[in-house]
Order: sequence, then structure tokens, then C-alpha cells
Amino acid sequence: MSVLPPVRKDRIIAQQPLCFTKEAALHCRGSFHPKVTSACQQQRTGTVGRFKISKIIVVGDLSVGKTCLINRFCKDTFDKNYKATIGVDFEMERFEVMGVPFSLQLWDTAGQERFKCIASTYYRGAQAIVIVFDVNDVASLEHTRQWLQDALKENDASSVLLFLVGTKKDLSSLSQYSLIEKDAVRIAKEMQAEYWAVSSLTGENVKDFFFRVASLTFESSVLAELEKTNARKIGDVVRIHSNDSNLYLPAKKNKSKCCQ
Ligand SMILES: Nc1nc2c(ncn2[C@@H]2O[C@H](COP(=O)(O)OP(=O)(O)OP(=O)(O)O)[C@@H](O)[C@H]2O)c(=O)[nH]1
Ligand SMILES: [Mg+2]
Repeated sequence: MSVLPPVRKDRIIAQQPLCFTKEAALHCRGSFHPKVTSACQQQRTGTVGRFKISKIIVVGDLSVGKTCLINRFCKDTFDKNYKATIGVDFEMERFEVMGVPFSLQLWDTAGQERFKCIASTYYRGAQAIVIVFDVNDVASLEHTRQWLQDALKENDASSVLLFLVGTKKDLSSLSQYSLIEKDAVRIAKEMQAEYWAVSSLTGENVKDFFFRVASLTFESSVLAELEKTNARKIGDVVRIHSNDSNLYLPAKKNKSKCCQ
């Protein structure tokens, strides 16, 4: 018998949420992968929904707004005063995706150089990496490549999902924003990351972004689980075939210009 309270009503995901821009999205299907949908309907999601907790790490320069982003989503709060994260912090968020319970552990890491080596010891075993920059600070966007490279030292580039997130959109004029967006989309494509722009002050796109992270992480976890089950059944490794050229095919990662 479960001792956990029911999942909050505003954490229930019935449909695949839309991407921010089709130009830099992990995939643009408006629905879950058909194999995932049928696995959920038939309650064949294996460890996903029972024991599995997916780890998401959030990295990026100091003061770009990583903590505020997580706090806006998890606690619906915003603090205008900067308090540096020391080492790491984490929040748990419980979702229900197509009727299946799904938990995310959101690891908020320190951007300050002096705490970086403590923070990097928590990078391992991530299902998704969220690389954050400030849309008003070009240098923080340029540094995202280095953050990704560091995070990938501890993770498998062929299976981890990547998100590039621009914060503090409220501080940017439309014309300033559209300039940096061009570069950000280009870098996101290079990294094979999905691009988002948000404001933790106003809340713009914050919930949509985390719903997308939860949905895509759920989808890839269920696909991996099905792949394992199939491999066990026939005693060999089987790939799940899909016509989409999407993030689930490791071959795609080989094309990355980044971190080689
Ligand atoms: N206007 C505005 N300010 C923001 C936003 N997000 C964060 N800030 C401010 O930016 C500063 C830094 O935010 P944090 O979330 O603490 O930054 P961080 O990336 O966690 O920093 P470290 O923990 O040192 O790595 C704070 O003063 C926040 O109030 C936003 O969306 N809009
Ligand atoms: Mg912080």
C-alpha cells in the first residue's frame, strides 16, 4: 500500500506538452510515442512509476537564475535577493504522466567557481541536463558549452536529454531578446538540446518547461524500460524502431559538433 499522498492536481500530465520552438526541440510530435502510450494503458511501464526516480541536474554560470527557476516551479516563490547556492541542493517533484506516477529529483548546483568541484560530484546518473544562461548576458550563453562538457564527463551522452534554458526574459526588450535567441537556438541545435526561454520573476514558461522535462524524461525512461524487457525476452539487445529521427537514437548524438 502506498504511503504517499496523491499527486497534486497541477502535476498531472495527460498529453505531450508542446516544445518552445520547433527550431530547437528534442522532438516535435504532439503526442507521446505510441509504444509509450500503449505501455501506460496496459500498465507495462516496469520500474518507471514504481521505484524509479529520475535525476535532473541544473547547471550554468553563477547568478543566471538556476535556484529561482526551480523555486518558481516547486514552491511558486521568487526571491529578488541573490543567495549563492553552496555546493548543491535538491527538490523532489511528483508527477502523474498518462496515469503513471513519475518522480523527478531536481538537482540545483552552484555556479560559483569555488563550489564547482563539490557540485560536479553530483552530476553522475542524470537522465536530463538543464544548462541555464541569462538572456541578458552573452558570456553566460557562451559558457554553456563548457557546462555541458563538464556534465557529460559524468553521464552517457547517448542517453541523457539536454535542455538549454535562457532565464530573466522579463529584463530583456523584444529586440534584445530576439538577437540572443538566434545564437541560443544555434547553440542548442549544436548541442542537440531543446531550447526554452523563461522568466522566474513573472513565471512565464516555467511550468510549461518543467512539464516538458517531465514528459520527455518519462517517455525516454519507458522506452528504455521496454527495450530492456524486449532484450530479456529474446536474449539479445533489440532497438525500438521508430521512423522519427529523434533523441532516442544514439546515432544522432554522434553528429554533435559539441564536446568532441
Ligand atoms: N528579473 C529577474 N531576476 C531573476 C530571474 N531569475 C533570477 N533572478 C535574479 O538573479 C539573481 C540570481 O538568481 P539565482 O537563482 O540565485 O542564481 P543561481 O544561478 O542559482 O546562482 P548560483 O547559486 O550562485 O549558481 C537573484 O537576484 C534573482 O532574484 C528572473 O527570471 N528575472
Ligand atoms: Mg543557486
